[in-house]
Amino acid sequence: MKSVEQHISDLLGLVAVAEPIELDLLQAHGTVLAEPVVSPVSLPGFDNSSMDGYAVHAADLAGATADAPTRLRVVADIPAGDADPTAIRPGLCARIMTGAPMPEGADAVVPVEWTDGGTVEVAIDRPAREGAFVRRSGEDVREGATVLGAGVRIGSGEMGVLAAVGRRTVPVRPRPRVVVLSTGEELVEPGRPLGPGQIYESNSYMLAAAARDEGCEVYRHGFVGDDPVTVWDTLEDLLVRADVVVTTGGVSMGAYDVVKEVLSSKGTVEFTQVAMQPGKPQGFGTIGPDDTPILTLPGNPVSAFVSFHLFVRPVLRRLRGLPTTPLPSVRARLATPVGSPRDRRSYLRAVLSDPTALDPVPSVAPAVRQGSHQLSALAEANGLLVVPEEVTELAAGDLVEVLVLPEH
Ligand SMILES: Nc1nc2c(c(=O)[nH]1)N[C@H]1C(S)=C(S)[C@@H](COP(=O)(O)OP(=O)(O)OC[C@H]3O[C@@H](n4cnc5c(N)ncnc54)[C@H](O)[C@@H]3O)O[C@H]1N2
Ligand code: MOO
Ligand SMILES: [Mg+2]
Repeated sequence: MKSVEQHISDLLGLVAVAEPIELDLLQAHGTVLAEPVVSPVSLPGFDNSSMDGYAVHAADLAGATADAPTRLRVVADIPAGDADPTAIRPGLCARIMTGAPMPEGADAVVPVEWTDGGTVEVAIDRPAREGAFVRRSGEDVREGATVLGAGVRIGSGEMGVLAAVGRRTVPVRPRPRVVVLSTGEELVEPGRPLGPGQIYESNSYMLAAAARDEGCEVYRHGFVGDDPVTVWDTLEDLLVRADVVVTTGGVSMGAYDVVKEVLSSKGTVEFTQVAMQPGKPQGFGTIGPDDTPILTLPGNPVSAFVSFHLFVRPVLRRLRGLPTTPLPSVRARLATPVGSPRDRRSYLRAVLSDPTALDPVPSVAPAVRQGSHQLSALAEANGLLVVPEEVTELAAGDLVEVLVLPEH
């Protein structure tokens, strides 16, 4: 059997980082910058007030006290957005608002709380330090400075920075278009009546959500039955929408394991067994005229879920221009004993007490139901407890490795 690491490395060989496109700022949310962004402006763009108050000459207030406030004539009113504020000569001041440009001459701002709030003349009850409450041009970002590097994912913080430096569009890696297709004669669309021997189709919904969480555009085709011609025709039709195809089901040893049957005969998809539990039967390769990458995941829902986080995620991240590092892992103390098959690495669904707490060591509780068909533990699991290949038993209190699942 193949190792998990070898399989990931084989999969990454199928894909390269996508060519950049220019996207409108808001559309670029969750995508990755293809080039560094250089600011064409300084931030702040001009000296401005950080308080609602009075723009003054600090030297005028040297003797100001609560008992003997200094009185200054107010000669201007400067709101934010004022294009040409009146210059202020010594002995005079201007009312000024937060974000308004500092008038020429003034070198400090006194917050309104330290004054009587006068609009013709103002009494100020304490001295001001030169530069007090003045936000200096360029103190945050200098014109020409690189504000974000290539490879940065655009989240809300980055979005704010990009807009603040005036970007309307940005060069990013396009969201990978992922086509999700389930196979199985027994499957029924949720919402329809179930017949004998039938089950609701859940894998394509789960994988569509997971791929969306990974910043992809998803086309969920739903499912097809176990008919080879239908499976191939459907896949061919879907290729036009796909940068990656993900299928589930039909890859094991069964007489009707149709994905394996159909794709093996094309010779471009390899079926293999990975030394893990769940997720042992896997297939990968390319199909169609453009050699579109395809990952064929096992049909058991838990196997498909684990396969997504271990195998599909790095492929999507490579396309997106992100590092393909595995899920982050933490050491945790095992709450209850677990068993695991020899020679296969187990990934048990588990609840980690606090994935960010390093000290004290977080505790990890493996779900009670660990069967590949037992979906119920997936919803609350925030970690995958790793039991190494050579280990068959772990006791409560043992220190174990847990992969931290992204919010899902
Ligand atoms: N003789 C052997 N049998 C099996 C082996 C093996 O090594 N020898 N491996 C087992 C393992 S491990 C897995 S995992 C599964 C993989 O099965 P397939 O990928 O072929 O998937 P199916 O046979 O189509 O379905 C398996 C199981 O999952 C349910 N399923 C499938 N698709 C969906 C879906 N979209 N939504 C919900 N549930 C789904 C399906 O009803 C089956 O119960 O093979 C084992 N067998
Ligand atoms: O290896 Mo299968 O993927 O047990 O469930
Ligand atoms: Mg099967």
